[in-house]
Amino acid sequence: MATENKNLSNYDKNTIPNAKDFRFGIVVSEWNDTITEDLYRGAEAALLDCGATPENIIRWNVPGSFELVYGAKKMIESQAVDCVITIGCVIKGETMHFEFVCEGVTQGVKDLNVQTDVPVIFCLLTDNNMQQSIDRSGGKHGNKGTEAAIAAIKMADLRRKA
Ligand SMILES: Nc1c(NC[C@H](O)[C@H](O)[C@H](O)CO)[nH]c(=O)[nH]c1=O
Ligand SMILES: CC(=O)[C@@H](O)COP(=O)(O)O
Repeated sequence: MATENKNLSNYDKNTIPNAKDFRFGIVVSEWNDTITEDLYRGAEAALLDCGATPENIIRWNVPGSFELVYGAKKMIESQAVDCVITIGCVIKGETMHFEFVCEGVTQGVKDLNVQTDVPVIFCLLTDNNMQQSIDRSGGKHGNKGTEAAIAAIKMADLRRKA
């Protein structure tokens, strides 16, 4: 199902574990910060709405999306978190750099999920233009940060039960 057929902000609290006992790390890229701030706000609001406490949400910034992997790794190593959300927005430019950044973050986040015991949520917009990013960070398609927060709660709960 494409994003255009699924609002990213929709969730049913009755199907989501209470997040009050979980500690979340959120690593936020500063590139395209008007977008990543909206993604962060969506994630933070959803975590709090589902019971998380402000002191259990630890935010770190990194320069760009490529640095999200390192930031998440260090967050896992030092902050005793139950889940990490990586937030970035990569927008296609003139060159192949877009493809390499997106692939690097994708593989890096996947590797952290395989190599560490802490789930890492992939909240990376990989868009062709700014309008697509606006549409997915609180616009007509909802907020991918909200979606990521719900995934984070569910994965923290799975980890605790596993
Ligand atoms: N063009 C975008 C970037 N580029 C920067 C890289 O992520 C990285 O910070 C740099 O290559 C230094 O290692 N980052 C984004 O997050 N979004 C972009 O559109
Ligand atoms: C994803 C990027 O790094 C990209 O925005 C950089 O733009 P360009 O490919 O025009 O250098």
